Amino acid sequence: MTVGLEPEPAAAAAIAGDRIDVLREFAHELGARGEKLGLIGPLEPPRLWTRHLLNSAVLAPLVAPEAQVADIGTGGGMPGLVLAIVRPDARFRLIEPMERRCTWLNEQIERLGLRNAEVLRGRAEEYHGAFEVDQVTARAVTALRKLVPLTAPLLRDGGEMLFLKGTSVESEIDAAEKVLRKHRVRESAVDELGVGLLDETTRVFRAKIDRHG
Ligand SMILES: C[S@@+](CC[C@H](N)C(=O)[O-])C[C@H]1O[C@@H](n2cnc3c(N)ncnc32)[C@H](O)[C@@H]1O
Repeated sequence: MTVGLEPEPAAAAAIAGDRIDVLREFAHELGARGEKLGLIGPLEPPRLWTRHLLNSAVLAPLVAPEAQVADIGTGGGMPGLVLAIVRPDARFRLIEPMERRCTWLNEQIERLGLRNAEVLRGRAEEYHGAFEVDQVTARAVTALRKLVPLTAPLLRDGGEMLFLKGTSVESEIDAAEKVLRKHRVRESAVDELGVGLLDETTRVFRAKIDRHG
């Protein structure tokens, strides 16, 4: 076991199902190399499972069957790479501008044998008009009022935003009121994920695009 890495919580196997071995392998790599590569801070290895891996993996049930997903600002792999591990039926485009992070993500895709993930180097806005996906995900990239204009053009009509957010989500929604209207974001809701499974639950902003509504 990597020194200083959080022991695997009991809920990990329940959340990752039959993909737990692959998630463990990724946990080991990120725990061993993530800090040195600047992917996670020095305080993160002792809380890698709860704060990062499971915090991302609990989003998996909200990914639609065989969905095309774009994860914005994947960084070290959260949540897009973790979701690609636990949801092999869905296809993930991991959009990340920083070259070193893209190299890391490509290495992990290769090592873990993931055939459902590809890295697109660049900023989300560079891909506007290039394709449309069913769902977009993001964690810790920017506030909702900036995230919506970055991601809405990547979604098909009826497509869904799934953003992991902290306790500030309600005030972010208030501050984003205008852009939510402008980008025809409908049915927005905040769900709490991991209840009964994780000590630290996580919040997700969910909403759909309705261009003709
Ligand atoms: C704080 S890190 C979060 C990384 C990861 N999502 C996580 O939760 O650990 C923010 C990431 O977003 C990326 N980023 C910033 N602006 C972006 C944009 N316009 N499009 C795509 N990625 C962006 C950065 O390069 C960085 O890797």
